[in-house]
Amino acid sequence: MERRKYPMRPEDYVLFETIGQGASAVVQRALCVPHNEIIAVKIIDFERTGSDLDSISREAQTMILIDHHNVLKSHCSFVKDHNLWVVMPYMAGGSCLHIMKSAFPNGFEELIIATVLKEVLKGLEYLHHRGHIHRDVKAGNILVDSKGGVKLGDFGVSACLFVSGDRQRSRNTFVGTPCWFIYETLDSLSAIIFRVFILPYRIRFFLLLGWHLRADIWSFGITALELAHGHAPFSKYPPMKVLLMTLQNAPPGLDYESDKKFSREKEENLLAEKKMPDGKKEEISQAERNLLQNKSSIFPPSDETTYSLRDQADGSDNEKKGITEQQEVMHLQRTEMDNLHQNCDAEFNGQCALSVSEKKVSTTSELDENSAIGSPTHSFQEQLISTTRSTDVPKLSKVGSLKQQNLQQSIINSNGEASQNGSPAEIASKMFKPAGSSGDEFDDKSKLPIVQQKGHFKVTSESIQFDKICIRDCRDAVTEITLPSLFFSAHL
Ligand SMILES: Nc1ncnc2c1ncn2[C@@H]1O[C@H](COP(=O)(O)OP(=O)(O)OP(=O)(O)O)[C@@H](O)[C@H]1O
Repeated sequence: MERRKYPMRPEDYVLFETIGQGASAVVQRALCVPHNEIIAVKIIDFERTGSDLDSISREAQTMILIDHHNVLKSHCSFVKDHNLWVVMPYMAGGSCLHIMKSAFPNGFEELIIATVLKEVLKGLEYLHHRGHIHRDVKAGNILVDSKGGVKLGDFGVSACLFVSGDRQRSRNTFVGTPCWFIYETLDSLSAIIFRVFILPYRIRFFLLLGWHLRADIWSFGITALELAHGHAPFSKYPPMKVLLMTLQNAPPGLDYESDKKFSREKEENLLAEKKMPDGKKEEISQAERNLLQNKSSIFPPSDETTYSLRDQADGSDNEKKGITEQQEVMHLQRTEMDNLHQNCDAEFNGQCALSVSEKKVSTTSELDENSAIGSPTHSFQEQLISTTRSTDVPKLSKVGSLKQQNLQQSIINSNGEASQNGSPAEIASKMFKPAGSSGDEFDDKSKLPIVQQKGHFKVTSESIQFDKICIRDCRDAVTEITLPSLFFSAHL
């Protein structure tokens, strides 16, 4: 189907009320006169953000190419005075943050959370597969249309502002809840440490790449908690304290008394797995292996890998060799990582890591174009998503998908007349059942500083061991990549 062309002249749009205001832009509802269609226009003042117009325009073009029902695309963009106008579909339901604020102050019910997150994951998967990183996943950027469709908004131009640092500056560095973008912050700090200690370039390359990708997964976990509680973890504390708490404390999770209302899928599934007949288990692990084998086929498998795959194909008993199924999967992933390292070596040999800019390594699309490591990088992203899948997220999603049709149907029915002018509150009250009362215990749970390692961080208030984090992070990327989804899945 041919794409509808949207006019690129300001006079073809009639601006109505402001529907949102972010750090870098104002969003207004508007009428596209030639199409007689209500749309939203994001007006970015690039003088205020101090951003480079070229890079913003380039990113705006990327937004136009987006073609996924869970990622908000832009119809077109153009410059007016010192503003960039980005024309987007109008999301009449507003953001999940708005909906929560107006109708669900204590967060959504599990089913709604699962439904929303499943859609967000699909959007993220789409972006990651194309080498993009969203960088700002949060309830405020999960938008709902008049039919209950969920889209991940604020991608593209906004991500570009993040990359250039302008957005964080315009946010006064820590306006909002840094918990979402803790990785971004650590990223900047680690970049400084790299420069000081001059780590081997491939470690740095790999860390930066993985780090950026993981930022989305971390934010995804934080967003899950935000949807569950009505606010993000530590949201009542000042930004710097949040930063320290995030480093020192165990990863936030669903561990309040009121969180008992959420099902403990992890345990249930583990139990179910224990009871699962052997044949079924084998079927599942075979599927996992096939997936990994496909990915690994990008590289010639190492001898060891071939050996264990052959064993598996022959139906021999891995346990006899002391290799559990999980170890084997990890082993395959590690082999792939090693190959990635080698490819990085070949590609970047002789280039000092210091010259590899953060931006360059963060956008894998650029790498895809310029180097032979495009495929491995891509594969790494697939792993990231599949690792997320292999934890509880899909199980959670499954719950969502069971009733999603009904939910969406009821949303559509109840919104049959939903005018595009409906307020988020009106639309929300039609869309979602009240969450019921749940004691809103704020995030003042003060967990003890981690002395023993939990999650990524081994940090005390006196000494932040970034070098250890960095190296460990790089070497154990496969095992640790699941952290945010793990803490998320461990509780949902
Ligand atoms: N296409 C859209 N349709 C309807 N509402 C929208 C649309 N795009 C954005 N909004 C609303 O405008 C608000 C502001 O969006 P914007 O992307 O500028 O800022 P933000 O992401 O909330 O803030 P920041 O830029 O600080 O991250 C969103 O939270 C959302 O409620």
